[in-house]
Amino acid sequence: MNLTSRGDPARDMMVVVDKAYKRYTPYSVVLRGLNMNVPTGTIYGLLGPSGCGKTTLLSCIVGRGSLDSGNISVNVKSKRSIGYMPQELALYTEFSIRETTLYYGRIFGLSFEQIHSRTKELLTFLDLPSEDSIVGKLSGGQGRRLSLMIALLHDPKLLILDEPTVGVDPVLSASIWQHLLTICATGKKTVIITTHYIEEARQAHTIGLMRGGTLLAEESPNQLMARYNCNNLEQAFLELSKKQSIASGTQDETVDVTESYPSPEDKKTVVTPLQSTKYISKARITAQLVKNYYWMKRNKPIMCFLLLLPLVQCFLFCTCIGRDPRGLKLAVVNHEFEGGLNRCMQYPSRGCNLSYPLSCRYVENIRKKTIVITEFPDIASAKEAVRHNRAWGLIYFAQNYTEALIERISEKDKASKMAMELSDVHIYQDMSNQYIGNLMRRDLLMGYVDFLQDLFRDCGWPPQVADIPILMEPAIYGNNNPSFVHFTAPAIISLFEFYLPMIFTVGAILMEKMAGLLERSLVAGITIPEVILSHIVVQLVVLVIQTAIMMFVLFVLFDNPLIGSIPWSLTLLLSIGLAGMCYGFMVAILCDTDTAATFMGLGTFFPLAMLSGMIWPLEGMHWILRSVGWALPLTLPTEAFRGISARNWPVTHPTVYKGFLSSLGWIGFFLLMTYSSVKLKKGLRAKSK
Ligand SMILES: Nc1ncnc2c1ncn2[C@@H]1O[C@H](COP(=O)(O)OP(=O)(O)OP(=O)(O)O)[C@@H](O)[C@H]1O
Repeated sequence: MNLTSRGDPARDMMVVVDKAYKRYTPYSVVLRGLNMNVPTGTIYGLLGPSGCGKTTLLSCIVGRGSLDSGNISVNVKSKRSIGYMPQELALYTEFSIRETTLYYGRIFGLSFEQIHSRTKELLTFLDLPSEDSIVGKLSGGQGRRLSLMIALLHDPKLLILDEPTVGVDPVLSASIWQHLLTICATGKKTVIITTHYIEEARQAHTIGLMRGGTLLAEESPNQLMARYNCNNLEQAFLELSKKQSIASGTQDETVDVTESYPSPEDKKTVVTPLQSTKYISKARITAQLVKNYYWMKRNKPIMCFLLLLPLVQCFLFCTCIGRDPRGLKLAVVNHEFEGGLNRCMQYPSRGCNLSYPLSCRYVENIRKKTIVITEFPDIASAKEAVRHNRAWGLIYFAQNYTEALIERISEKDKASKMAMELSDVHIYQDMSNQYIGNLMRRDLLMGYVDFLQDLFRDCGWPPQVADIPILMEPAIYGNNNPSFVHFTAPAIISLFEFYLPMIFTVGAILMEKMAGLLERSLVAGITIPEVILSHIVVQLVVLVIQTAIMMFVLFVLFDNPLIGSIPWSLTLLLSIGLAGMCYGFMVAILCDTDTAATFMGLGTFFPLAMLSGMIWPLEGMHWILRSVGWALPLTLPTEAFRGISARNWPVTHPTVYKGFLSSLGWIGFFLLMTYSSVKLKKGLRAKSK
């Protein structure tokens, strides 16, 4: 494609920007009908005050940002012909120089030999230390030079440099300019450079002075200075700015120009060149995978944390939650005989001697059941102990308890009213803790049934008469003494499976986004599907290890029930992990700071955990919440996992396949949201620089 300038049709143009409009919000218009012509084979110095939109314009030229209206033409065929040095360092600080050049070199499509020879050449030219040096340990100036080296690595036709000389000493700065002049001298290379050091831009062939979203002037430095009769560019820029302010009748360049902004029907066809290539390249995917491998290799503490976290969490869960509480204190007030419970030792605990106090036998029976007995002389002092948290309840036996109980058993409906009353055991509980209260009640009731059955058996009476006439047959699924851990284990593994990859994904992508690494890779030619795919591959490896650790702790070490298909269990868990990962992509794209991402992650964690029936069954929720809860990412998959693990349901069972469908649906939804957010945000440049 041969471009010609609007003003000078005879000249070949590398970049032509025609009436470019762009704003981030209706009140922050950055480009206001900007025109720009960059002749091929020249250096174009783009100057302007901070925040005037230079970086925005460059990102549109390299195809990362899109215009609202206008046209940009770039005379190159692919992104490989562009070398881009962003304003921020945008380099992996954990990598060595060799690893950095290898990564970008492979993205640019260079062979290993080309990368090696070019690296050697540029290291010498830019006066950088050895290839083994770690980027994070370089000085600020060395870092900037390495960033420039990456932009020069593939010898591009068009070099776009956003403030390359910041933090570089004057000698090196001069040699960089000299190098740029040399490469442009052949007439084949073009450089667009922004700088705050206006005077150094004197060496450029053309200067574009940007202010208020337009170019105030676009000509050679000498013409510019001659026109305003100045001997330096700074003065010329000041003169121009004054002129523009007078012309627009205001000094305020943030003036609201929403009225003059093109309305949707006025907008011209927007041509944004060099949009990301749609296909997936094996070489670029490999470069990304190798890059991720290097990252993991260099961040061993983070990797250890990611592998130890599920281990510790599952271990803590199994050891801290769901076990029956032990050593619960119960106050006993026994008015059956003088001298207290110590006297119980005198009586045998078995046999059918009905002259021995039966309260002793019952108390002995419940003593075995995780309950610690403390004796009190009267109800008032026992209640006081409960009030002062020294006991979870009190149990009271009246005087003549044994005689009354025997009369109640032997006389049945003929037993006196007094016998009926005295044979009642009175229990007062602290029910402020529902779980402990219910457990103690269960043990007191079951202990009573056991005690009575033993007595009946010893006396040769049918023990069934003493039992509640309900027979608990073997449970169809699970056992008749269900554990809270068995109920929550599938939910816990699903929750970890969803959130661990989410945390890792948000961390990795957001770090790359905030440091400008993602943007740089995208400009270099990496596509969003490649970023997602390579991340998924790496993350799946981590996830498989994390899942194996969690399965081992939950189902082997702590023997939670897993009677169904292990391959289907793993597939379901990985699909939940994939949904978590895709949620991570969405959060990382939507949030510009790690604080925002933390709030978003934490903000969804508790509602998800509560509304998904993990802490409490869905059946116990308000009907409005229940009608929403089923649709959340963890509800149906958790039920499906419970179906497979505890009930051995096949994948054709509706509960199980609905879990798979839910995960797949959420994966699709999160990916769609990620894609739409990328489109809506018009790029992946983090707002806060
Ligand atoms: N992603 C974004 N979302 C919203 N506003 C943005 C975004 N990126 C930049 N801006 C705003 O657009 C304006 C132009 O920013 P830009 O970075 O293009 O300026 P600049 O001329 O490169 O500044 P500097 O010389 O300081 O780098 C600024 O007001 C900035 O706050």
